[in-house]
Amino acid sequence: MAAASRTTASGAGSRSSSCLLRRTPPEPQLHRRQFSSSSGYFPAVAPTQHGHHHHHQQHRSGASCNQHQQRLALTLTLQSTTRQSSSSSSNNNNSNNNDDGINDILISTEELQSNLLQLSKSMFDSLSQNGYWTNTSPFTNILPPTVIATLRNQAIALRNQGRYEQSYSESVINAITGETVRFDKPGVFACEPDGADYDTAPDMLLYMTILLQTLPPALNSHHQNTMSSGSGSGSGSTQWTNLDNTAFNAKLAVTSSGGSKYPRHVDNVSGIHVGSKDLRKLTAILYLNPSWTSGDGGELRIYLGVPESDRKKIVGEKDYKENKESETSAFVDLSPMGGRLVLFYSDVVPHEVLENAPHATTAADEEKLLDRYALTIWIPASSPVE
Ligand SMILES: O=C(O)CCC(=O)C(=O)O
Ligand SMILES: [Fe+2]
Repeated sequence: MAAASRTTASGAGSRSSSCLLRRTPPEPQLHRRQFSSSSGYFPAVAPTQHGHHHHHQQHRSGASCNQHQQRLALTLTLQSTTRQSSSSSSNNNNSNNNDDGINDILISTEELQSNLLQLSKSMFDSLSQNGYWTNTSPFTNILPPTVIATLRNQAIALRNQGRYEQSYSESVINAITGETVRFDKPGVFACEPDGADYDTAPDMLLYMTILLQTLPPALNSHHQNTMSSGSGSGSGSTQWTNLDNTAFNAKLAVTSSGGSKYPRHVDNVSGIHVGSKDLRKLTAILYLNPSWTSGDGGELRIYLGVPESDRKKIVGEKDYKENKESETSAFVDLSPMGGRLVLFYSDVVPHEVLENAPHATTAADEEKLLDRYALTIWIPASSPVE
């Protein structure tokens, strides 16, 4: 990347100074090129479509999560930096994408923060009660449609830079030797946005930063209040687990039209146990599909109240689909409409993505519109408690 020829949104020429999100410096495996070439993109734990291989599924996402988890180094001057950058960016000599104003920050930090805070009590209640939460149509209470459209454009800009890679799962086919086999997820491509993408996707990085800065403490404090007001924990179906906001995982994924999907899975199969390599607790998915309409498919199907014994079958020993009790389990289908945010417990909630735009023609324009963009942030538990 020609970092030197770019002017960053903060006006500094250097790439690192533009990073709102920084990775811990001394970990060489966190360098993007190495990451991109060596790792699959989670959820690598998704059962593969090849049923006979799905047992002994390697908890690859756990391992790769642990290794590639990003550390959040929020600049204390986040707000003033972004304010500055949006007012000064018109003076920038950007060699990159500036025709469509892609480097102008559109997100209002204050608005997003206050929206999240206002919704956080309902998020906490719904998560505690049902294991998931989502906003509802018209999906404008988190980010306005203009911002969603911009985020999609930034996702496309990253794609045009070649940042995405084929998404795949890996299964252990020989438990003794640990031999693995790789299964591509046809039509699914993903990347892990990080601070170095700020030049291309400033609003995306800002959204990630604000969400991580705001949500975990807000949700934790609702739990604290519940405890001290005497209503206690465990009143809902799932006990609350405090969230950490110093580390996270992120994935920006595009699911192509023509029937691409994610098989049913649980994101964090290992659970939040002591010694677990994967501490991901909360999955937060923001959809970037402003023109989605019913009939386009690609819904996120969330299974509700699936007992642990059945969840185990999803990722291993038995084909989940053959399990009668599980089949009768209730589910909700959530459209991937632009501006929709879905939260659910990463270690508890089975889900899948239904076929995206299965009947799309191959016309390039149509495919582009029907590409399904989703930005996922995984927030870890602050400590293993279960
Ligand atoms: O894009 C979605 O709606 C869900 C994707 C998903 O399940 C995952 O990335 O683990
Ligand atoms: Fe998932």
